[in-house]
Amino acid sequence: MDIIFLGGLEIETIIGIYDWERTTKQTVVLDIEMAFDINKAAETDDIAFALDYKTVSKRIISFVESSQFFLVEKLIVEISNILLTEFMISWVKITLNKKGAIRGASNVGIVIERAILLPIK
Ligand SMILES: Nc1nc2c(c(=O)[nH]1)N=C([C@H](O)[C@@H](O)CO)CN2
Repeated sequence: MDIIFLGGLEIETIIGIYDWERTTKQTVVLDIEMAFDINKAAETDDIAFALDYKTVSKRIISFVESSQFFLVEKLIVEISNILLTEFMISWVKITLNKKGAIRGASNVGIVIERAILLPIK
């Protein structure tokens, strides 16, 4: 399995359950790993057959910047749904770091893995 990754993607968004978090944007940092067969892109040297990580990053930045969720659980699952349904990705691993959410902790967040389930024939 080939993996295309996008690491340390910092995005400002409204996220959180407390009153001040509903009006003050905070930074979330995403690390994303996406399973994608790179062979056709390698054979052809043509971006048309590649998973264009620029396109992926623009879609995710746009979505997260305009979102206003309460929980990081909701945000990370919505991101995984976009990746699995809009791009030819069969598996994704996402780490969402809500830096600074906990005093004394440098990192806090969630890691999920999601896959497209194929029917057994
Ligand atoms: N499991 C979660 N716990 C907490 C969340 C969350 O999104 N998922 N959020 C908060 C607050 O918004 C926090 O980030 C502020 O410090 C608390 N716990």
